[in-house]
Amino acid sequence: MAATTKIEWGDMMIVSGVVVGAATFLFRKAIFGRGKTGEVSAAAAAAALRAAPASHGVASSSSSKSEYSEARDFVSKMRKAGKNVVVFYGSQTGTAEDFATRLGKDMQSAGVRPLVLDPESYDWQCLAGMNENELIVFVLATSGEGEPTDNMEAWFDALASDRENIDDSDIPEFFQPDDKDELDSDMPLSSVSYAVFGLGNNTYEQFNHHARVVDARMRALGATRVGERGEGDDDVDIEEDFAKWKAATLPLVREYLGATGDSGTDDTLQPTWAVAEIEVDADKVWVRGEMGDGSSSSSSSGSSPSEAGTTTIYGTHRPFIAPITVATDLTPSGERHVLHVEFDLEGSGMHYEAGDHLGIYAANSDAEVDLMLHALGLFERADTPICVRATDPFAAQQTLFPGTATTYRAAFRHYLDITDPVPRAQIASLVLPHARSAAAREFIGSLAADKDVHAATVSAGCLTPARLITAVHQIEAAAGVPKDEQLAIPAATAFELCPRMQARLYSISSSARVTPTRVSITAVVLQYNAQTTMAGALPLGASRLGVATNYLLAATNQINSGSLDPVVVTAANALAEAPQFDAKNHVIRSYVNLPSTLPVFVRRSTFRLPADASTPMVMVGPGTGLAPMRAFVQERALLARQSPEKAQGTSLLFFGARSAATDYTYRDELVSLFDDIKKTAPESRVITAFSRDQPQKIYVQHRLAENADLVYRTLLCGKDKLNGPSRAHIYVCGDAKMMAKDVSRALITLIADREGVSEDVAAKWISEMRRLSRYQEDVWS
Ligand SMILES: Cc1cc2nc3c(=O)[nH]c(=O)nc-3n(C[C@H](O)[C@H](O)[C@H](O)COP(=O)(O)O)c2cc1C
Repeated sequence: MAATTKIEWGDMMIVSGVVVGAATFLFRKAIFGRGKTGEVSAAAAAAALRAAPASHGVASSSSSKSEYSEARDFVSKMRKAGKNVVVFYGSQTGTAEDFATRLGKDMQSAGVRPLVLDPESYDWQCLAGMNENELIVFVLATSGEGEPTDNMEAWFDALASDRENIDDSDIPEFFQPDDKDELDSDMPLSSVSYAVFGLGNNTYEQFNHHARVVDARMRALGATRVGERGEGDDDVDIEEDFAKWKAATLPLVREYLGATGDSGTDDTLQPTWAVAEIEVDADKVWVRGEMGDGSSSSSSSGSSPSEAGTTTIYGTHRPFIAPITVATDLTPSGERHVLHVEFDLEGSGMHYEAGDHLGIYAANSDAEVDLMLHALGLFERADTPICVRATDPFAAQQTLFPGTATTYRAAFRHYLDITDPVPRAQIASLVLPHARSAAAREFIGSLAADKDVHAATVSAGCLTPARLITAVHQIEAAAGVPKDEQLAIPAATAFELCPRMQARLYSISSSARVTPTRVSITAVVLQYNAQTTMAGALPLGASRLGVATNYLLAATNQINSGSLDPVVVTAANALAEAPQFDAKNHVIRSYVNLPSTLPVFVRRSTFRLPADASTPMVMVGPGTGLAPMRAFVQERALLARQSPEKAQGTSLLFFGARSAATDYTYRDELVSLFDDIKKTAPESRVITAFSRDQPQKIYVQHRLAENADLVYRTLLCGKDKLNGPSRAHIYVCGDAKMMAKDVSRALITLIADREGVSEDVAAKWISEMRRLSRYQEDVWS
């Protein structure tokens, strides 16, 4: 799977190069959901049960009845809850989940009764039980290289069986509903209606592939689509794509379901969360970002026996608290910081392979947290224990935080991402209704009404929820609005404005063969500069900092200097003296207390070294795209040292950065590793492209072209001509938008030239290499 990133947008995407893709933290299930739902929903569930029509029965025609589990029957659940729409989201890094939740609220306002669910907790076999007066909606992000998200994998595999060659004659075995005639063997979903919105990014080869395939297969299985398939593109404006699709689709859904009554917006102020300040024993209040008891994990990466004899399984839902053993700034004099951070996995039982990703849970900076607390008027009550519950007893997510209780401070520090600019739709539905002064209504109203104003002010200005609220307060103060009449956002609304904190994924840059219990990542520290004329007036200045990478930078400074930066910027003084940046380091030094450990987990990937070391490799990894290549090279060098008599395939590494003097990460180590590799594969080498070391820009794709003979020879694998796909492997890691495409084009030109064929023929050769997983990308945009 490709790497990627996401987003914090910030960090994510960036990441480190690595980022990756994705994975994510599907908190719900293992952590938050357990045991909580019953408490809140029991009464309502019982009432709904009494009122509900006969539940969806099961007499499987082809699937065994014994496979059926009532708890995983979404049709039955939907009916018991008195709903007529079920919205499933396929989400890797939280965006689709967020969109699905918002869609649920909008549908409620439109007079239909939706239930938003995670497909991972429900059985696709129940699909055929949906009736004509019901609707299923898919909100599906594409992940990896055109892959489904982890939580849709079972559904996708069942519906689309062979991903590469979907065969319409391949009919999955659905449960036979009790209340229907025998399912049509060719069109088992003929009574099912659905709508679909896909989330993707056009810089990936397989744009919105997940949603497209699910759409095509639903239709092939007899289902009827309501409205058009929506396709969001987060390289352009996915929020606007979503808004347009909703505007076109919701009226059709209303009509289809025969919704009567108002399609007004009475529900806009209906909060999703209920927040209660409570009295509770201190040991029940989770303030350090605790993540659950680890009794289950759907994607485990290791386990270790505890003293009590039970086994702790570590994974996305229960990360291992790993000591940071090494943290180094690899480019101390560069314009950007590239960090090398090592974690000790000893005792965790976790294993990893070169090419895997490491998920990390970081925390927001105290400056951002303080600003949020001030903006909400909660600064004085920051450490009050609170309990948070869903107001809808049937909501898939019944609580936002694990454990019995947390505090406002811990919620904003550990469990919510408070650094994303506020989407326009959220400003309209969650912020505007709380405006009490004309000045606030005018300013917020213009952001909600005009997408260009929103883009220029909120997106370009990096207006996070706290910055937006603070900016409104500043405008109100300037207009003479007294403090007690200014915008006041309730905590429950703020919790809805902020997506849940996601794990950031980084390509692992070490080899488990070399350091089995130590794992390293290589990450560039992220900063987004606001592009707005309002910049000077913005609280905390005009930049937004990547959550995880700035946390890692602060940890690196702490480990190496023994203390955090002495300048602690709090929201209070930031407001008085903004902006407060350390200009040299581009960082708000605002972490009050950093532990020397971080919660981590390993996420498996398909970006893998060939099993046979005689297979030649062409690796292209500029910037932090070097991370997985470093792991590969470490592994090949180890093999060369262990078996010097065994000839290896040539290893070519193309690395690029701005300047050799400041940005050539791991230079000495790479030279030494290639000295070892060359003893068994003499043509192996690192070829560098430093874009700013000469008047004209030179990138890795230029070096590929310059070294066409060597690259071609490596791909030939000793043959005279490339007849058919090569045995060699090509790896590309880094930027998806420009670099990965430029590299692909350079290779097509090179192949066409050397083989004497057209570029179309060469492009087909590249496609075939991709199909055979011999051309692999770990890219993000
Ligand atoms: C690692 C990674 C791989 C991705 N691969 C694709 C892809 O192959 N095709 C595509 O259209 N979008 C791709 N995307 C873009 C995502 O679909 C898009 O960012 C989406 O909004 C993510 O939704 P989520 O946060 O719910 O996972 C990828 C994103 C990441 C981070």
